[in-house]
Amino acid sequence: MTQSPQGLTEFHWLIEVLQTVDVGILVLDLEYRITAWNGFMENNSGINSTQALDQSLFTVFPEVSQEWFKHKADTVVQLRNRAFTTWEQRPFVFKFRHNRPITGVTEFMYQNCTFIPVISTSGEVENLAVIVYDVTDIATGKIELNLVNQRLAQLSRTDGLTQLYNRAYWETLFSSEYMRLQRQEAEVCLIMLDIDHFKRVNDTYGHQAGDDVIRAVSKAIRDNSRTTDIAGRYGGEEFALLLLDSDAQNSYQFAERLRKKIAALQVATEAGILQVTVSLGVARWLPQFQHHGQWIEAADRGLYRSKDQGRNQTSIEAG
Ligand SMILES: Nc1nc2c(ncn2[C@@H]2O[C@H](COP(=O)(O)OP(=O)(O)OP(=O)(O)O)[C@@H](O)[C@H]2O)c(=O)[nH]1
Repeated sequence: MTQSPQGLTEFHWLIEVLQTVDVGILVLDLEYRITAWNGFMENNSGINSTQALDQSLFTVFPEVSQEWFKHKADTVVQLRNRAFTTWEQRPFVFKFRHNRPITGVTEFMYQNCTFIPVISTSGEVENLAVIVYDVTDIATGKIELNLVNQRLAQLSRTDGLTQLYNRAYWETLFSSEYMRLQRQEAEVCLIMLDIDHFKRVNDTYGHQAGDDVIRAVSKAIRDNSRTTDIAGRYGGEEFALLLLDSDAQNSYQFAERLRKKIAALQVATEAGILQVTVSLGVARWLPQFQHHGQWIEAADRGLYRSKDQGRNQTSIEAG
């Protein structure tokens, strides 16, 4: 370890250990001048210790926030207590490149740091030591795990064919919205939508073309709804859409607009361009519903009426 004149010159073996240990050791005086640092700091910064000694920390490491560092260091010196900083609070204090294969997560070494007041023989705090731990492996492992978990959570909520919410997740959102309405009434409408004569599409043009149609209808639902609307694939060719802050009349108009957009779609499939229609049922939330299933039944009744009356239409179910 390179050191100031008053340093630990007697302890060659100790110096050797400090010099080669796989953590960074940096000692500063109370003016933030570097009085000692070890091989880890030298190797990772690429700065020779003779160039760094007696220099201001902030000159040698301009990336270190002066305000933040001084606040941290002053507290340590005044309270004579250790302080810590973790990679989760601040990914790094010193901007060192890590030497791992490319992680895709970061170019830089994640660090945990400990700040230690160094008390002299006279009992005064005359120096501050900073110990730097390379925690890149732990940090990247945790970040990657979080990303995978987020992806898994998203996959478990999403229908693979349509990218809409799957039925299970849609029902979770639907029932929590229903519970919210028990506490706080609002104009919220449920639309159930089903592709007309879809079996024929499959039977005539094949399952693959059927899938293309389902995807196109889903995209139309996504493209035409608001971000606050909650759209899910409820069954094979049946969709559920919850419109927040929308009364029956507005919801009916929305449903009709969507119906016309879908009827106008030219769906490109292996079997050629296909056109389909949909039938819809609209039911607004009513305080007299006993449970959320009744709301779905109401929208379904509207949907069946649309089917019975010739399909390609929207029916409002009053209650
Ligand atoms: N291609 C494809 N077909 C599906 C999928 N899920 C369900 N189906 C088919 O969708 C069809 C639904 O048919 P039915 O419930 O009889 O209804 P329909 O033919 O649409 O008739 P109506 O609803 O009365 O207009 C069935 O043939 C299912 O096999 C899917 O993911 N892909």
